[in-house]
Amino acid sequence: MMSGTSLDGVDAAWVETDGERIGRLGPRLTLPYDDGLRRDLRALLDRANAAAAGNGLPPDDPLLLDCVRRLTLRHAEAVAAVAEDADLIGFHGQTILHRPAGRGGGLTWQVGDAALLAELTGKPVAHDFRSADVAAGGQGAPLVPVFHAALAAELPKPLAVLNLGGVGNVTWIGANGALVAFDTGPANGPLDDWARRHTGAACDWDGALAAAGEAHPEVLARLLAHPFFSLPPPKSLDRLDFGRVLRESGAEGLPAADGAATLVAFCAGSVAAGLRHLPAPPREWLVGGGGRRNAAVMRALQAALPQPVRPAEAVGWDGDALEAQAFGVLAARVARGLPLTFPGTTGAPRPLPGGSLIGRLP
Ligand SMILES: Nc1ncnc2c1ncn2[C@@H]1O[C@H](COP(=O)(O)OP(=O)(O)OP(=O)(O)O)[C@@H](O)[C@H]1O
Ligand SMILES: CC(=O)N[C@H]1[C@@H]2OC[C@@H](O2)[C@@H](O)[C@@H]1O[C@H](C)C(=O)O
Repeated sequence: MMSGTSLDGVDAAWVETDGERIGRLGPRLTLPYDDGLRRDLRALLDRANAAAAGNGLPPDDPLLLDCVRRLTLRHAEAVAAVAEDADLIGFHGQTILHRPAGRGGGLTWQVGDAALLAELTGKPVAHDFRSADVAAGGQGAPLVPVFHAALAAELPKPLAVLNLGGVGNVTWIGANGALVAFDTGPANGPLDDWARRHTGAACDWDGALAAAGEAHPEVLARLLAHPFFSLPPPKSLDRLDFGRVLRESGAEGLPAADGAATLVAFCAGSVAAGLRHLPAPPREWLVGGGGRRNAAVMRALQAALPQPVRPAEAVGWDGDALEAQAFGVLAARVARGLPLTFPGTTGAPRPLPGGSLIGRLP
């Protein structure tokens, strides 16, 4: 199960795996958070970021404790809905702060009460997938590449698998199985915030608002001039990392449709900026995550990239399930002590196991 940066809910999926190979893919669902939990998680994210700047977010903070409990209960509902017969649960939790080495620290913080989830479900729970990597000097993200590689075992290479969530990330898989991965930039996050502010909707549904406007070239150029894009991988982002440049870019003053079009072009442009960091051009880009449902984003991506861009469904995958499925496979890898991260994915010094396990496998 994964609770992503867009704070929309918990994604859960059932997967048959030994952590290396993927067998049957079972049911999946997204259990949305209610507006109250979404608002409180957002406030927690803001407070964790302020705390990182020195204002303190104590571990017994009442909002923190309350959010952790509500989030964990929602995850238990997701287990009851899709994983009643599962042997093992992978529980990512919600990232509220991400400051890996080179980006202001050596800290990544996912909230969720794994012990409570184990108690509620009666199942072993793998959790805390990122800390060991960050402690070893890695980025702690992205973690999905090892799963992408297993899923794409039979597909022609080199291949790029792109996730467009609140933040974007890409996995490049070479012909010999080599992996290069990194966060590409903000994806739907800024667009969601813009849509919420200008239309009251949770996102720009199907890209309708963006399609009615035009990208502002100077604002776009200022956004894409952010030094993150020229940084070589490994690299990863916190959802709020681009807050300042977004405020200072002049985007704020744009009309609603032009602002949305500019943020769509920014999402596509940040992926295209990642192309130069790949060892070789991929044969194609397979896109998962909610951003593939935004027609304006998919058009802009295809315009920005020289290779074909197709939704994950083009090769029979479920683009909404990939992250949750990944944490099922990663959970099995935690249980078996297999590496989760690699020099090419997070900058780990060597293939590195990670995660913690509560309980025992049957
Ligand atoms: N029909 C749609 N039209 C436009 N955008 C959509 C649509 N459906 C989903 N989205 C976008 O996808 C986002 C959710 O994507 P997803 O669930 O992949 O993100 P996440 O997993 O929370 O984030 P991350 O991968 O960064 O952790 C929504 O916030 C919205 O921006
Ligand atoms: C710190 C954190 O939670 N990062 C997320 C976020 O959401 C997308 C992108 O940024 C990705 O790198 C990562 O999640 C996916 C599941 C990953 O680790 O592969």
